[in-house]
Amino acid sequence: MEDIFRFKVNLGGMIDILGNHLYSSQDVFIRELLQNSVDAINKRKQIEKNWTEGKVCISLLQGKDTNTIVFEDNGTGLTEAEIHKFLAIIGESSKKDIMDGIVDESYIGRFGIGLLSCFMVSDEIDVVTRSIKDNISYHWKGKPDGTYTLNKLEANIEAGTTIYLKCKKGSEKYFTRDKLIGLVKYYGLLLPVPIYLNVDDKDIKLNLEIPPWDDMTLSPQEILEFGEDIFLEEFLDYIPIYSKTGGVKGFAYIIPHKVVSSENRAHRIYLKNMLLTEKGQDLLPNWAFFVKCILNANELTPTASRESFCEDETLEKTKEELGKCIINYLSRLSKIAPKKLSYIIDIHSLAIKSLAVEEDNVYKEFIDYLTFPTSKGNKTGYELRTSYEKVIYTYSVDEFRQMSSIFVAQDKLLVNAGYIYDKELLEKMPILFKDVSVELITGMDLYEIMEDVTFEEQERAYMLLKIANITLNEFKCEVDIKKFSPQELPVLYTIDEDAMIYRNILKDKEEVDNSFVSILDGFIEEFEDNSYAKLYFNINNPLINKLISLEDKIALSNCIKLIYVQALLIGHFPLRNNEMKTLNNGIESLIEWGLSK
Ligand SMILES: Nc1ncnc2c1ncn2[C@@H]1O[C@H](COP(=O)(O)OP(=O)(O)OP(=O)(O)O)[C@@H](O)[C@H]1O
Repeated sequence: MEDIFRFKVNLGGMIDILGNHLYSSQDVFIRELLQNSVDAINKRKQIEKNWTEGKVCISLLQGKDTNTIVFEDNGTGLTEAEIHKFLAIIGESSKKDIMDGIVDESYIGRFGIGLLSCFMVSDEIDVVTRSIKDNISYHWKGKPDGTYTLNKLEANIEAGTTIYLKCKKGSEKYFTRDKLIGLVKYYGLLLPVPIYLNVDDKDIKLNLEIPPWDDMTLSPQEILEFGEDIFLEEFLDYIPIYSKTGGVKGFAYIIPHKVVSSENRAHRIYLKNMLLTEKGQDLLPNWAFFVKCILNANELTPTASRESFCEDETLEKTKEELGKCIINYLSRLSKIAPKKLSYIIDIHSLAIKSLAVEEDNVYKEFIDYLTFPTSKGNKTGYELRTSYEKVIYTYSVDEFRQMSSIFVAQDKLLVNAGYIYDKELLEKMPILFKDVSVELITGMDLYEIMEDVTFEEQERAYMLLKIANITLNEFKCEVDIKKFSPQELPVLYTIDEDAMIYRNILKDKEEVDNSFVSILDGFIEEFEDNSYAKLYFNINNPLINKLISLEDKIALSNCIKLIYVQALLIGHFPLRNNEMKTLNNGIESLIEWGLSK
């Protein structure tokens, strides 16, 4: 017959796994103690139907050599048999049936390992307990080497459990009053049982007991302030959140500044009113990056570390329902407070655009409020879909810059869909709205619309070109003269990739602090020689013909500078300092000229 042996557990190894690999911080021993006390009190409530006296009292005993945390509850307590079974067998829990793995959902604990976390901060766990089922009190002492002692106590104590943790060397920081207050509030703020800390013989209550979403006495302002206290920042508004799946309730607070969509979310998530994580990312859809949530889930399954949820179908469905709460709130705002909605959308347009690309209903709700850059300034989706027969767009910012002057001259609208999500949003427009058509303009070669001038015309424009080349050299811009349509367009500004990089470096150099200037100088040298933009004069244009005939060279140079800056503005190029100065000087001289008339 084969010999049968039993597995043995090395408790030291288990504690190392818990402390260094499973839990992200030793802080969690407080969470585990709170959770056990609340579970024991809940269990007592289930047994003694009219009993409502449940409470947790914590105190810190300051000894000569070391401090001790005392954690007391008046829950069910443990009988001798339960002590041997639940305290001494790792993985055994009174909250689940180990044979069939069925977990009693009314409790927070389930794995039967939480108490071990106390060994991270203490070399022994002392438990004094008396069960509501009998009158005998016990003192259990567990050690990290896997041994324990159990003694019957003579004294007759109240039903419940008191745990004593003596500070282990290196864990002193947990055994101070402030740290204790901080941790109990952090994990237990919403627990439905009063939690007191005894300070100088007075009990101070550390938690709220009723979560704010269940507290009907709170005003909207108080709800907003609750979020602001938790996250230490101001918010624009809050959205009540509820999902049947997962049993989730809470608030989503609207962040009052732009956030990067890839930024990690930091939602504060509670499970059965016990803090699970303040870095929660898995309970809300990715697009909800413009809100910070504080939520409690009663029916989701935690991982063993109790720091996130198990990825399962319920979690997915919950996520969907929570996303819908946010959408519903925004669409209600569009009806009752459209100005407020525009303001929120303006700040978070990127988030909303990414959402609208994905979801048709979001698109329909919000497209009218989203804005798009165009050759005629920013236009809302509503203006685009209702005021133009055909919405013409480019999908690169550079092409838009090159082409917008042609559209401006013809008084036509060109949408710059070169920024993230705009192209997809425009392309979706005719799919979701009848009577709207959109047209993409790509690779339009500007040189194709230009014709060479005759030799005589070249001769006639000689002085204009000469003065323009000298004048615009400081802006790294060369000039030429061509014929092109529309004739209303006096000049066309074109810039190739190298010249654009060069221009951006010069612009950046004006904006960064000194330490980076030398780095940028290195790049400038690389591009300096060949990075000229080009300004084409249109000989068909009446203004250019007047300039050709202008004999006053100073006036001519000033006009050229202004035309150059205007071409940049029409192309939506950010102006460099010297260009801005040129614009200002030009406007001033025009005003002076006008006044002197
Ligand atoms: N304060 C307490 N009052 C009564 N019973 C307790 C108390 N603390 C612990 N126990 C008993 O000890 C068992 C083991 O506790 P432990 O914290 O290790 O695991 P758990 O709470 O069952 O699950 P989890 O690992 O998810 O926390 C509990 O199931 C419970 O039966």
